[in-house]
Amino acid sequence: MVPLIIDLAGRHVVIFGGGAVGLRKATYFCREAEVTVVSRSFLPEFSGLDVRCLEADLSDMDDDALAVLLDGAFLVVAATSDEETNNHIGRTAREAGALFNNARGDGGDTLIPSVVRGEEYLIAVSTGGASPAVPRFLREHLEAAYPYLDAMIRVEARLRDALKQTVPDQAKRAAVLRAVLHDPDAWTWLADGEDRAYERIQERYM
Ligand SMILES: C[C@@]1(CC(=O)O)c2cc3[nH]c(cc4nc(cc5[nH]c(cc(n2)[C@H]1CCC(=O)O)[C@@](C)(CC(=O)O)[C@@H]5CCC(=O)O)C(CC(=O)O)=C4CCC(=O)O)c(CCC(=O)O)c3CC(=O)O
Ligand SMILES: NC(=O)C1=CN([C@@H]2O[C@H](COP(=O)(O)OP(=O)(O)OC[C@H]3O[C@@H](n4cnc5c(N)ncnc54)[C@H](O)[C@@H]3O)[C@@H](O)[C@H]2O)C=CC1
Repeated sequence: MVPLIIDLAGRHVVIFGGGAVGLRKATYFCREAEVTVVSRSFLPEFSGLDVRCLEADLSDMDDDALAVLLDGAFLVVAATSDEETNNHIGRTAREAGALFNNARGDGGDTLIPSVVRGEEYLIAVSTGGASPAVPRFLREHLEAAYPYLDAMIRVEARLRDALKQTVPDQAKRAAVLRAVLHDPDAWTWLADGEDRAYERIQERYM
């Protein structure tokens, strides 16, 4: 498997299962995709999400009815508590040409990672399904370890532009940018605001 960052704007994602896992997957996708959730029951939190909820019992549904639900789907997620039902959804999704993620059962062709996201960056962590507690642990660790990562990225971008004007040697520019990242003072200065930190970094490195 290889990581991809996909724009889901205008794409249709169909999720099966209205429990805690279906809710997490729906929350993950509904920030940009058009999400439909199909389930025989829904946690109350679904009413606060921008998703379409369709009440249906898959045990009463034939293959044609299931295929209609998947028509036009870009990605299908199976998150019911029944493994056989999830695998059946997966086979139908493949026939429909949609990507498939299985929360429990035979592996689909996509996995959903833990995501650490700022305004300027995105980090996705996966163990390929071996131990999902580990991506969550790493996400929490990274969130706590780098509260000023967005500010640092913006300061580094400004510095990079300034260095391009003043330092012709690329290796020297790279060394300065790396030194700032490794300078504990630079991270401390960011707590007092981005502009002030940039001034202090300029004083030390330019
Ligand atoms: C294969 C995968 C399929 C998929 O869903 O895509 C999958 C499968 C399963 N997870 C299970 C359990 C747990 N999952 C989590 C957490 C997360 N699981 C996520 C992804 C994935 N989980 C995919 C690959 C992950 C990878 O790449 O390594 C995350 C990253 C993203 C998300 O789901 O949003 C999200 C963290 C989000 C965050 O907080 O950052 C925790 C931890 C916790 O909740 O504290 C536990 C309890 C501990 C444990 O059991 O390990 C079980 C039931 C096992 C059982 O019944 O015993 C199965 C099914 C099975 O293994 O059969
Ligand atoms: N991938 C992941 O991140 C994780 C996966 N899991 C696994 O995912 C599965 C779902 O977990 P939860 O959401 O906690 O379970 P849950 O039992 O709370 O929710 C399951 C949902 O599926 C629906 N459902 C079940 N059979 C159905 C059918 N025939 N037709 C229509 N809807 C049906 C139920 O109504 C319910 O809304 C479990 O099997 C669990 O082991 C658990 C933790 C994390």
